[in-house]
Amino acid sequence: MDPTSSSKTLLHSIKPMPFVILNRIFAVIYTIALLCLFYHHVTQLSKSTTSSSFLVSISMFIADLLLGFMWITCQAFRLRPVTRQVFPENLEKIIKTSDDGSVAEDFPAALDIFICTADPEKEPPINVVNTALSMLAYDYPPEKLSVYVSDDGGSELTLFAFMRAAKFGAHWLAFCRENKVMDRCPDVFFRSNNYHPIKSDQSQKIKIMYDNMRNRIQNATKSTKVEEYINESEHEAFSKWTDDFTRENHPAVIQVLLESNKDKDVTGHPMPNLVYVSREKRRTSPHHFKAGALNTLIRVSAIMTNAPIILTQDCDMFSNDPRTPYNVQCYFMDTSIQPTLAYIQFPQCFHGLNKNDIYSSEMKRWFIMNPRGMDGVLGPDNMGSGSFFMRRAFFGGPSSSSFIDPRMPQLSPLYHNVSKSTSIRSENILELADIVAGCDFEKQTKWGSEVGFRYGSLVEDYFTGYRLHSLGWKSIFCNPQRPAFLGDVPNSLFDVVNQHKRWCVGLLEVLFSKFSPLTFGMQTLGPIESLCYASYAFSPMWSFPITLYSFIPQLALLNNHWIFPKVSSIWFLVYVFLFLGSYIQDSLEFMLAQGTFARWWNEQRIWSIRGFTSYLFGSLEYLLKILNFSTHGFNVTNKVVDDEQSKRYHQGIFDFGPPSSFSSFMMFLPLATAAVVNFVAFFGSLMQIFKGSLSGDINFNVDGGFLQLFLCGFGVLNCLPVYEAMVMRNDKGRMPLLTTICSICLAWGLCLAT
Ligand SMILES: O=c1ccn([C@@H]2O[C@H](COP(=O)(O)OP(=O)(O)O[C@H]3O[C@H](CO)[C@@H](O)[C@H](O)[C@H]3O)[C@@H](O)[C@H]2O)c(=O)[nH]1
Ligand SMILES: [Mn+2]
Repeated sequence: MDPTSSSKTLLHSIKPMPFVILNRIFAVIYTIALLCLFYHHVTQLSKSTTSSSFLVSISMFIADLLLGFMWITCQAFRLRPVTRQVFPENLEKIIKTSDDGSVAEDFPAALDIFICTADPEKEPPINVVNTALSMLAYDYPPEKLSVYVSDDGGSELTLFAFMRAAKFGAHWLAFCRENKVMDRCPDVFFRSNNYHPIKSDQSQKIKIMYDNMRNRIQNATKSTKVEEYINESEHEAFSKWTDDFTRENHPAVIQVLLESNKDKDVTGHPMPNLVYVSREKRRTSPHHFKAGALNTLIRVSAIMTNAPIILTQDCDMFSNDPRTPYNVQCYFMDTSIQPTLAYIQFPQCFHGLNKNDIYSSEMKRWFIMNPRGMDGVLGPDNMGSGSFFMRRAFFGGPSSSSFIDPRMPQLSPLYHNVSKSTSIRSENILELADIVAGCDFEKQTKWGSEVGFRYGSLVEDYFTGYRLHSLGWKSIFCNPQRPAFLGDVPNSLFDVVNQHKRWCVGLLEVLFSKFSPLTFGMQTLGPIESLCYASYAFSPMWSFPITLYSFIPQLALLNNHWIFPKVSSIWFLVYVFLFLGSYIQDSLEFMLAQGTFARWWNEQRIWSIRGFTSYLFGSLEYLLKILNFSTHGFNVTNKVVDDEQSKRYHQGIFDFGPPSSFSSFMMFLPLATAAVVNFVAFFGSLMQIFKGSLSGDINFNVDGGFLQLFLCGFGVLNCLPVYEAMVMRNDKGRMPLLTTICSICLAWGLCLAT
């Protein structure tokens, strides 16, 4: 089935993005300007007379070298960006025209969906349930659909919530099918305007049922005592929760909540499988966070259903389009790409962003623009959520000679004969599932190193995608108009920077491993794709140039020391071109990708804030870890919405997080100090100019100091929300008072010391 053979049966198309030629020309000119800049730096260095001016020159040279290096890695995304489209309406035709009856029977392929949750406090069970319901209700043959929930929190509450969800699901699935509901996440549906037009008795009833379920789950969550909420027959399911059961130490719990062959919805239609899995945990065995959880699900699902396609999903990422699994068949059914296709990646999209996206949570560059760039090469990196994997890709390279046999035949992706007549509730299946969910199962095996999700990095998604590409697998980026999935965004800057800090640690783990993108990547992926991966892996390095550029020119300015070329010098133009060139190109690209100017502005602001927070502390944390001073874990992002916090978020007011915690004090100290230094340097110099022009005795040389003054002004503009949070606010989200005081002292010290 060649998708290009005839337009009638075209399943998907690929198109290069416009402006690629312009980008390339611009890249050449920019490179020349960079070389000029480096030449200028070298001459400046040789001219420096004092040790302090040498120190300043060399620091700025290093900053620019790093910026130049990062700029080069980023160009890789601009060389071959593509967009794609699918034509699911042609799938039927292809199935009908195929002579081989087996295609029709195998179509669409069975799908196992993995939803991970890890902490009932940070990830409220009712939200996880909503995510699962939105996928149980997919427009997909229910006998081919299975949802596996991994609960790393080992929480009775989560199991309880899913038992309720299974009951409610019998109504919800039928309701969605009959009313062709688009928003199949119940919570979204009942909030949306689409709910109101279906003002039938039926819709009122289902709303009441949903509210009942939600209230029961939320009450149970509040009381943390599940026993009071369950009936006799349900006690059995909770029997593993004995007194010594803790989150870090407990046996595997596997509960089949819905079984496709047996359980029917209220209209008698079969329902998908729904399985709750909490893998065994012991303090003596490393559990490898989410990657470990996913590998357990790969095995448990192999025993039960062994679908050839796997969808991995974070617990807050609900489905926004019931046709998604059907639509991706356009790629899976294309035999010209399928043999090397490891995964299809959907972008992470979010709901509830505030108007100008103050924390740049949309992450347009990471989640939409960059993946398009990689899609034209070997394919996008993996983003953890919204990825449809071929199960086979977890077992060695695409060629049959590089297939890694998991030894236990039931775990093999080639073993599709999971008997349809054996119940997944049968004793021998559950026993086997218990074994493969055990914490010792992976010992002395290739799980985590060559099989399944790869261990060794806190960004297991990025690392696994990267390793798959290096084995010869490809991936595809699928970005439909209507987002396929929508997730939550953190509502405070503290949560945002902490999330990035975790990513930063994970990226450094890859960068300094034997799989570093610049060495291993270059050999296995070729230059463009490996530069893309390198661009992420090196991103913590932004911290250096951002810090140097936020302190040195400012402190020098306060000392009337000019470090950039004069306005009247030809080198001035080089600086202006390099600065404006990259900022303007960046903003244009952002706006062409359906962004607004205000959102772009916030993006560049958050980028520089990350330089003082996530990147800085992430690098420190990584350093402490390799020196064996600390062990860090996967700090799950908080998904609970605090009303006050959410109100501030929607008003566009920065929230600096828990006011009295040591970690928020430390986290924002460098940022606050930089803000004060820029403020003092900018307004101090303006005062000098003002006084000078009054007295006629001009000692501030605008010709020499213009670029520094401009940089301070830019810094001040970017720091406006920081000043506001330091001195003008009284709410809980303000800058911690201690941080404000200490940052002023530190800034003062810095000014005195230079
Ligand atoms: O030990 C753990 C830790 C986390 N999770 C789950 O992993 C998912 C992602 O965690 P979250 O705290 O939401 O992290 P984010 O930073 O928002 O996640 C991004 O970054 C992660 C890598 O750091 C990827 O795994 C995610 O897919 C990607 O969305 C959630 O469903 C968690 O429940 C586990 O199952 N086990
Ligand atoms: Mn998340």
